[in-house]
Amino acid sequence: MTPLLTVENLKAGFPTRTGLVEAVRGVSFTLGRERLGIVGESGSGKSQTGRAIMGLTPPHARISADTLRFGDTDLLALSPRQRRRLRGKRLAMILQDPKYSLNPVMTIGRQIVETLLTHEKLSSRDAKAKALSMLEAVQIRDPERVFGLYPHEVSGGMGQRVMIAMMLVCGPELLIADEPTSALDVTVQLDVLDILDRLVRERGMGLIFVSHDLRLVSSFCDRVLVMYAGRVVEELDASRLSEAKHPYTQGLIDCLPRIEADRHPLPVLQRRKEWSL
Ligand SMILES: Nc1ncnc2c1ncn2[C@@H]1O[C@H](COP(=O)(O)OP(=O)(O)OP(=O)(O)O)[C@@H](O)[C@H]1O
Repeated sequence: MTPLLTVENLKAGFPTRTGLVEAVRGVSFTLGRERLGIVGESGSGKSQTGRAIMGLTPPHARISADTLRFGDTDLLALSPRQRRRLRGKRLAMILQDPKYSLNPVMTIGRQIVETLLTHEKLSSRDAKAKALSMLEAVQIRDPERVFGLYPHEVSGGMGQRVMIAMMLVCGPELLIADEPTSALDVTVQLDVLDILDRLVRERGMGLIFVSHDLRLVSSFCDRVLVMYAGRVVEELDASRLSEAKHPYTQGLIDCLPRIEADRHPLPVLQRRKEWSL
């Protein structure tokens, strides 16, 4: 079966006054309808890998790959416009701080309605009803009130749920979530992970979950890519971290107390409430 995403020898560089900064060097992996974690220290190239796949690098960035395919689509052969269209529908990315992704001068409800209307022909009343049900689906308890708020009026956790609601509108096949929970407190973090988990299980979405937190990634994801200095130094099944061979990965694991006994420190995967997206 064709993988959802095929990445071979992906490189991302940034020309600077002092020379080319090689942020991503020869990254290769495939992704099915599963959760793939990308872990590594700050500056290791995790975000730029995600951005290069999404086509969200700045115009001066030098992006190349032997293969960068989404299903059967060669992403590097698409025009910026085609890439944008794909992003609005079949590919999506959520970032650590939702405030950077939401329009600050438009209410949350209006933003969801506008996104809906670019995908579906709906009356404004039906669009509003659907937007409210999207907010409910991401466990926002008071959707009518949140509908009328501006992004700066909601908390980080609420903003992240709103971003996921907007993404549900598009129903992407692939989501790249870049540190989506690192600014959130633990209970809100669990809710967001729970929602992402359901998207993978119930909608068959592929998820790339970028984080510096190996403990979180190994609990939540099926497979883990470990990045160091722009390269993938190790690819592991999340349940087999103890088989890591690279000294950098081994060092990360040494920092995790009781990794084997504590395989699922987050109860998220057991908290499967019976609701559908
Ligand atoms: N526009 C840019 N110009 C020059 N260098 C850049 C640019 N954007 C990123 N880089 C460099 O690319 C490297 C990888 O950055 P990236 O953001 O992917 O790291 P990261 O692993 O996601 O780190 P963090 O966890 O801190 O977000 C870093 O050395 C960074 O300084």
